Amino acid sequence: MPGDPRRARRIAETVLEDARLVTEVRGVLGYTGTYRGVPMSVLASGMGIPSVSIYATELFRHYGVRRIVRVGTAGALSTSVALRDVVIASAAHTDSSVSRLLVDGVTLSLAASYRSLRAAVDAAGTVEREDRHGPDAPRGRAGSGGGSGGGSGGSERPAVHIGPVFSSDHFYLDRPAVLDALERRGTLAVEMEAAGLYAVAAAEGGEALAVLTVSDHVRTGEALSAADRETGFDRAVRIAAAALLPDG
Ligand SMILES: O=P(O)(O)O[C@H]1O[C@H](CO)[C@@H](O)[C@H]1O
Ligand SMILES: O=c1cc[nH]c(=O)[nH]1
Repeated sequence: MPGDPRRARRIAETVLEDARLVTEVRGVLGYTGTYRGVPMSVLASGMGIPSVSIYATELFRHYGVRRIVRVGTAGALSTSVALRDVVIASAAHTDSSVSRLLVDGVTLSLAASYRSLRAAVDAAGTVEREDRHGPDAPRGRAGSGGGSGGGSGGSERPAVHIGPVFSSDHFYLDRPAVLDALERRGTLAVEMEAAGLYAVAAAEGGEALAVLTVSDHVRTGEALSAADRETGFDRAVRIAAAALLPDG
């Protein structure tokens, strides 16, 4: 699930096999096909928690979907995270009411599904090896970048970080103190959907994960060009598609 319908089309055209368009209601493109022989679909989520929550609920509840991976963009919060890096969101803090309203009197922890998270970390290691040595390279240490807040270590290759993100209900609201406090607590990046997706997956008994490409840096103001966004994004899609495959 990317946010942007054009990215859904790009994923259908470049990653899925035998993809066919199954919906374009409201301009939100959805395609169904296969990936390495496994049924897989791509549907845009639109922007924000309300939008992704509607689509994810219907996919889990009415379309037999078992696993959803959001492949989105995010703004880096931590100075250890650079443009083009990938952030695998192990958990999502939010200022949305979803964490407070779903269970009376409780602030829910909104976390990725462990199976999907583990599969994505393994897939990130494979993608890193393939990029470095080609598809037939021998297996080495799983994962790359690794660990909450793991940096790129001076490598030119984009790093993969695993840790919490902030799913904000606000794109333009300027709240530096909130971002500072979140960064001090290990939050890697800010985006707008992961917490909603994790809340829906928990309620519907599905699996969910977000694999995010860093498109801009909240601290430095740097941003990828539109062309760079598309190329950088492909790495996250490869990790996400591999994470969706059944175990073994
Ligand atoms: O690139 P996508 O997946 O849309 O993700 C990010 O971009 C949008 C804001 O520009 C929000 O949806 C945010 O989460
Ligand atoms: O939601 C988002 C996405 C990218 N960059 C941001 O700062 N926020």
